[in-house]
Amino acid sequence: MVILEDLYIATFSVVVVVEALKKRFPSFDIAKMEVSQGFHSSSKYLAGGFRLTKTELTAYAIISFLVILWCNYKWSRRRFEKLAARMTGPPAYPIIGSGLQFIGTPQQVMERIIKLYDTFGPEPFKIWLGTSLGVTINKPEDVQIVLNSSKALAKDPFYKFFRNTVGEGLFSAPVDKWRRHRRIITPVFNANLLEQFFPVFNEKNKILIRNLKKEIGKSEPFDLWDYIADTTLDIICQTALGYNLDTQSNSESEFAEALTKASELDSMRIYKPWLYPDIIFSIYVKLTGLHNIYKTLHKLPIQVISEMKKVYAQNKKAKLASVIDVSCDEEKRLKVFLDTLLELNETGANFSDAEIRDEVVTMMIGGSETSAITNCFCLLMLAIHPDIQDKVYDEIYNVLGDGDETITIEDTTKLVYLEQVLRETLRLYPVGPLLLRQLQDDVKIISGNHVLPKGTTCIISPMATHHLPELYPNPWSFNPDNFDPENINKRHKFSFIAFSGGPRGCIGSKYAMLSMKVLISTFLRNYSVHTVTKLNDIKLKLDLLMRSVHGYPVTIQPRDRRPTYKRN
Ligand code: HEM
Repeated sequence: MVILEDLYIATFSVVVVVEALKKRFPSFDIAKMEVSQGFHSSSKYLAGGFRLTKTELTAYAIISFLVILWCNYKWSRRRFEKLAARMTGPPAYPIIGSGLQFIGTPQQVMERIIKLYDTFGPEPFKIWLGTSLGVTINKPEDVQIVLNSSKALAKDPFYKFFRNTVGEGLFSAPVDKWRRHRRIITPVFNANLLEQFFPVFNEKNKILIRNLKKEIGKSEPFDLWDYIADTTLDIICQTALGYNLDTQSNSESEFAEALTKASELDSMRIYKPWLYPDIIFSIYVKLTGLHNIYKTLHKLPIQVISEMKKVYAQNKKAKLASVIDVSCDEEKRLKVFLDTLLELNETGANFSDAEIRDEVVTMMIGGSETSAITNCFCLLMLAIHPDIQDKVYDEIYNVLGDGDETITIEDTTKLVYLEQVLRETLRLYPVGPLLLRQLQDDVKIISGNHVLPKGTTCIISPMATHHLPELYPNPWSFNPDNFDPENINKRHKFSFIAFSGGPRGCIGSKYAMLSMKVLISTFLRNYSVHTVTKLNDIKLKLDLLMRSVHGYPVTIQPRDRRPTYKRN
């Protein structure tokens, strides 16, 4: 049908050109058109017994050329348009597509996205992203097909906006590079490495508890973000780079400031389509001096990598053990993510300095704010639901007792209810509410038996899937029982996709769950958390990640280290 329409439009356009010629030259007959012998010498050309000026001939040639281009363009897009004709979706306009839906404040954008899914979901629907076809993939069966497909590993071109910040690290790397790096890096995130990070988790959480003391007993709420964002950043900086950033003690860190500004700059670009072309964006950041943000952001990792490389070279010479010592005071140092990359290089991984920098910065950015937001939402949920907080606290008490011993990796496996609470938090508030994959070949999904043509952008929305009432009854309420073993078994595996899924899912999901369990359990062992905020008061916004518009306002009280059931 769509192809017929295109043919009709193309024929119609040619007829219009011919009719225009006829009108201009009543004696015009296309069959009798002849090329003048004096083409180069005269300004008038003979065609079928009438004369054309040079300008007219050029104009008609341009029009015909444009018509051909347009026909060719429509022909190359016929499969997208055919599929789009079978789907509902928001209104779309030439060039900008449905772009108007995504212009507004971060809060308005989030509200519109939720409304779009309410109106058109859960069946796949179309969203024209400029001139590219986006199709939403909402049901777990379809999500599984797309996320597991080897033809859906490429990120949408839109991810190139992050390259100024994270370069071509795993998150934004083109498929070939991603494949090579992911194969090498995946085994690094094993239990051994994660266990080594526990002293860091515990040390940074101890500082968090100390810093929070000044909020004890205050009736005025404070924003959890102000404490937790620094903690997760320090943790990731120490475990990825081996560098003690210490923003928890000193908030004036050049790196932390550059990180915040780079995220703001990247998200600002998303909402300003005129900054989409790389060349315009680089001129814009040069003229405004903002390019220095990226330079500052990369300064620290580049410096640490170069120092570590020197140490590696020295140690290689001296044939020292693989766990190396770089500190001045001869203290033994933890093996961190960067050590592992450098070790891999020794055994043939062949990462360039820029590649190492990109991977380290990707981990730092991918791991800090994501965990901070989830920790904040989780504590806010526990403050809103004191009965659930009591249950979590009692579990922590039963596992850790009333002493001061720090938590171990074995302890975390016993905190099963806390795990349910964290998953429910990520279900309700997935920090990455939209994931975009561009198909490298056709993929068939179950819904509507649609074949999604090569080049389609699959819009996977953890936010939408996590709020399907057929998967999660009362999807906007907070109910950790959604993740008890019985309910998990009843649902499709891809009903929970906060960490995405398939071969290109989050590489740090285990790290994230462990570090969040340590933070929440340490927090709750020391403080109870309270709020006057109601679940319905929470408004969401979307910049690069999804956050709460009004922050995470709570008050805290010290714990008496007794289980709640023994209190009365
Ligand atoms: C609550 C915490 C976290 C959440 C919810 C989360 C979520 C996600 C999601 C949804 C993706 C896929 C993004 C996309 O396809 O657009 C992703 C990818 C990624 N995440 Fe996480 N993440 C978390 C923590 C972490 C941590 C702690 C690290 C590192 C230590 C990390 C490193 C990465 C990397 C490197 C990728 C890219 C993977 C690839 O393309 O191969 N994330 N994450």
